[in-house]
Order: sequence, then structure tokens, then C-alpha cells
Amino acid sequence: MDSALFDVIIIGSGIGGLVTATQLAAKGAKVIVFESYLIPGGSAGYFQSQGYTFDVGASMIFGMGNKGTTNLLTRALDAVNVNLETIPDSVQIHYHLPNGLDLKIDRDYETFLQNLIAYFPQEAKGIRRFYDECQKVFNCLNNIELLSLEEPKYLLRVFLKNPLACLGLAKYLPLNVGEVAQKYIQDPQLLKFIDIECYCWSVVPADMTPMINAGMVFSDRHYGGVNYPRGGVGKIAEKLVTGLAQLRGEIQYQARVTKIITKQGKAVGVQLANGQIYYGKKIVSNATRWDTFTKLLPAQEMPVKEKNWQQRYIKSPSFLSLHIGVKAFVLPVGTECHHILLTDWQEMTTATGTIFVSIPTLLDPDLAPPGYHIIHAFTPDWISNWQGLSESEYTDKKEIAAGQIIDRLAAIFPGLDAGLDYLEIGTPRTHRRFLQRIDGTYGPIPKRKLWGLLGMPFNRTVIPNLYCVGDSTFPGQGLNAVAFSGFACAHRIGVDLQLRK
Ligand SMILES: NC(=O)c1ccc[n+]([C@@H]2O[C@H](COP(=O)([O-])OP(=O)(O)OC[C@H]3O[C@@H](n4cnc5c(N)ncnc54)[C@H](O)[C@@H]3O)[C@@H](O)[C@H]2O)c1
Ligand SMILES: CC(C)=CCC/C(C)=C/C=C/C(C)=C/C=C/C(C)=C/C=C/C=C(C)/C=C/C=C(C)/C=C/C=C(\C)CCC=C(C)C
Repeated sequence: MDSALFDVIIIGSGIGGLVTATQLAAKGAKVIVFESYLIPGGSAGYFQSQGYTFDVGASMIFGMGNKGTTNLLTRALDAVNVNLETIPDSVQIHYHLPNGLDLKIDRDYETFLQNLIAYFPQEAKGIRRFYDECQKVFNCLNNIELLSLEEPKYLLRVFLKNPLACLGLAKYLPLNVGEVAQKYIQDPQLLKFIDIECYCWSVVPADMTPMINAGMVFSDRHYGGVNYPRGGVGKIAEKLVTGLAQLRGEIQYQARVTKIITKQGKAVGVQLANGQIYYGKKIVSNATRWDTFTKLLPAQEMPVKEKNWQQRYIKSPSFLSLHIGVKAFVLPVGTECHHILLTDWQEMTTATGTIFVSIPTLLDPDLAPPGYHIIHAFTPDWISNWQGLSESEYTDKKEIAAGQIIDRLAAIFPGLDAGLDYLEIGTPRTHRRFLQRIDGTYGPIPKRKLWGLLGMPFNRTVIPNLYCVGDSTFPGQGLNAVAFSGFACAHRIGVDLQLRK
């Protein structure tokens, strides 16, 4: 069944897809979003059970500050006249690391530096120089308008307005964190610490983590800060959808796109699982590049550019996630919201080696019944560890794996077993199923050491009228990063469609 022509069809309502949709609707485009799940948000969605509201992903949110230009989530919400109350987190992460390295990353930059220097006094100068250099990158970004790097007029405009910031960014685009850190720091334990500072959001150590992204994360946490949306991470997507609807943009749920329709090599529409066909002038995929170019388009016709990208980037592991409800007594007084647990540096990048913990109810108690808290504990794991099992083997394996994580969590929550009220276990298979992400992957990671961010593709693809948005486009994983990708994608499409607003 055919239907009206849309300006833009967006496949998927992750934050990347929704920022693209809202930006384009605000520019006056006729937009429709198709989402395969029941609610918007993708990996920034939520689920509710027995009085708890769980974030499906982590709850450490950057980009919700109220100043500068890098607060892209705040800006995306403002652009469609919706707002969301946020709760500031005074500590980004409490690290529990090998050899007794127990450190809180304070929101205040100077306090953070002093706390780290207390562990490595001999590296005081190097620590300051390294993190100050990250701040330099951030200051360049935070001084310019952030739009599509594929739009020459914008590049010229931004360059003429702020040449030093642009040259600064151009210098850092090919660099990784490792090479900058090693300029200033010699202590092997401290370099390991820089590795986990990167790994916990990029899923690769410092020598493979782009310097631009580190500039964002290591500086925004002290500038706009980490801020939690009241009501849960899922509120960001819900509010964007409200804004989209106010601008007459449409969204359909339980609407899985099975095919991108092409005509003479150009993308012209999409087909849904129920057989319906929709046509659009521009098609945007918020599915991963792997899903886009193997499932939504014929895998055997994959463009060379995409094949080359797959030579440079591989799928990161997925996660084993425990969504836990506990009695309040489990949390010792002074517990912070986010934790990283690692007992052996050798295990940092191995499956289930590093444990991540979020306790969003410390910021927003209404996410759990009175007297209870949420502990979301997750650890990287590969889908290959969860395949080829019978139903009962799968259930047993889940329980054993969850038991092991709970035992390890006892290091910081000794009463956890006794105070357990609720437990839901998600595996890489769960992430694949609910998020429609191939192998449940968290996103692309470099296959080998690359030139910083230079290898990450922008939004246009070699197929005319087909764009990608989200974490397999520049600058990669993270809600604020995919929000950037959404701003850039909408800007490029706005120019291509000659939208006047
Ligand atoms: N900072 C944090 O704590 C945090 C928390 C959650 C997520 N994240 C980040 O968010 C990023 C992901 O954002 P994103 O925008 O790239 O995408 P996403 O994967 O979150 O969303 C993609 C959406 O597209 C939908 N979809 C996929 N294929 C479809 C199809 N064929 N038809 C219809 N719908 C389809 C999925 O259901 C999903 O809702 C991740 O990189 C992760 O790092 C960060
Ligand atoms: C003209 C000339 C000469 C030149 C040009 C140059 C330029 C202009 C350039 C530009 C560039 C740009 C714009 C760039 C941008 C970038 C960006 C925006 C970036 C961003 C980033 C972000 C990020 C990375 C983020 C991230 C985050 C994340 C991932 C997070 C996550 C988290 C997690 C998972 C964790 C959890 C933990 C716990 C729980 C503990």
C-alpha cells in the first residue's frame, strides 16, 4: 500500500534518530519516524516493573548542562520547546581499582586533580598538563556552533568566526589519548588509570580512544557536569517525541523497517514488516551501519566504502546487565551514583572484567518504591558467549553469571544478598532483541590503532538520499555524541532539501 511523500523518513527513534527528526521538523520538514519497539529511545529507553523504573542503558548523561555549545541534549530539547528538569551529580564516577586506587571524580576540576595527585604526587605536573590539554580540546568545541562537517559553507563560516578553535580541532582530529598522555605521564599505574578513564565510555584503552571525544568527556564532567534527567533517562526521548508531535512530526511504534527501497541506485522509501511502503525524499537510518547495509539493503551489494569501514571498525562487545532492586540499607552512607570495579588491570578489557554500576535512585528516589533503590550493574560481554544454548542452558547460565556479579558487588555492597528485592538479567541476546542492534553491540570500536576520529564516517552515504545517524557515524558512542550526529545529519539534509528555516 503506498502513501504520501514525506520529506524525511527516519528509521529508529534512538537519540540520534530523534534529534535528527526534531531538528528537521523545526526546520519545517514533513518527517516520520518508524520505531520497531513500543517506546522511543533505543538504548536510552526504560522499562518498568514492580514499582521500579529502570534505564536500559547507563545513566551517566553528558550534554545536559546549561551553558556553552556542547550541551547538545539541552539544545535539542530547547529547539522543540520542551524542557526537562535535571539533577546534578557531584561525582562522575567512584573508581574501585587494583592496588587500592580508590578515587572519586569530583565535579570540581581542581578537587579532582588534587585527589588524583594525592595518589601520584611525583606526577603532579604531568597530570595537570594532560587534563589541561583535554580542556583545550573542549574549549575549541565549546566555542563554535556544532553542525555538519560535510557542509562547506558552515565550515567556512565557523572558520572565519573562530579560526583558532577550528585549527585546534583540526590538529586533534587524528590524535588518540594514549599518545598525548604518554607525553606527560610516565608512571605505568597512572597510565593504566588513563586507560580505564577511556575504556569506561569508549570500550577501548587510551591508545585507541580519539582525543576529541576524551576532550569532551574529561572536561564536560567539570563544566556542564553529569546531570540526571528527573523521571529517568527515558524522559529525554519522551520529551523529544512531545516536541516532534507539536511540530506535526509523526512517529509510529511497533513499525519495524525491513527494507530500504531504492530506485536507480537512489534511496526512495522504506517497507515495513507489515508490508506497508512509505516514500520519502531523504531516508535516514538510525540502525547501526552493519544492520543498515546487511539487513535493510542487500548485503551482497554493500558499497566498497562500507566494506572499507568494516575493515577499520569492529563491533564492540555487548553487555551482561543486572537490573536490581534493593532495600535501602544495602547502600552504605555516602554511596555515589556511578561506580567502576576492577580487581586486576589484566582483566580490564576482557569479557566481564570491569563492572559498571549506576544507582540512579540516589539522584531521583521516585524511580523505586519508598525505602528501595535501583542498582544497575553491567559488564561487557560477547554474544558468542551466549549463543548455541538450549532454553534451560541459557536460563542456568544467566543465573550463574548474575550470581558471580552479585558476589563481586559485595566488595562495595556487603549487604546486597540480604537486601535483594528484584532481579532482571539481560544478556547480549536481550540487547540484540530489544534494541535491534546486531550482536547487541554497544557500538563500533577501532579494529586497530587508527588516526583518532578521521576514520569515522559522517552522515551521507554513497547511496544518494540515504543518510546514517547514531553511534556508527562521527563522533561515535554516547548520547551527547549521537545528539551531535543528529544535529549534523539534520543540518546536511536541511541544506540538501533547501529548507529555509
Ligand atoms: N551515557 C549513557 O549512559 C548512555 C545510555 C544509553 C545509551 N547511550 C548511548 O546511546 C548510543 C545509541 O544511540 P543511537 O541513536 O545510535 O541508537 P540506538 O541504538 O539507541 O537506537 C536505535 C533505535 O532504532 C530502532 N531500530 C533499529 N532498527 C530498526 C528498524 N529496522 N526499524 C525500526 N526501528 C529500528 C531501535 O529499536 C532503537 O530504538 C549508544 O552509543 C550508547 O553509547 C549512552
Ligand atoms: C575548517 C577547519 C580548518 C577544520 C575543521 C575542524 C572542525 C571544525 C572540527 C570539528 C569537530 C567537531 C565538531 C567534533 C565534535 C565532536 C563531538 C561532539 C564529540 C562528542 C563526544 C561525546 C562523547 C564521546 C561522549 C561519550 C559518553 C559516553 C559514551 C558515556 C557512556 C557512559 C557509560 C557507558 C559509562 C557508564 C559508567 C558507569 C555506570 C560507571
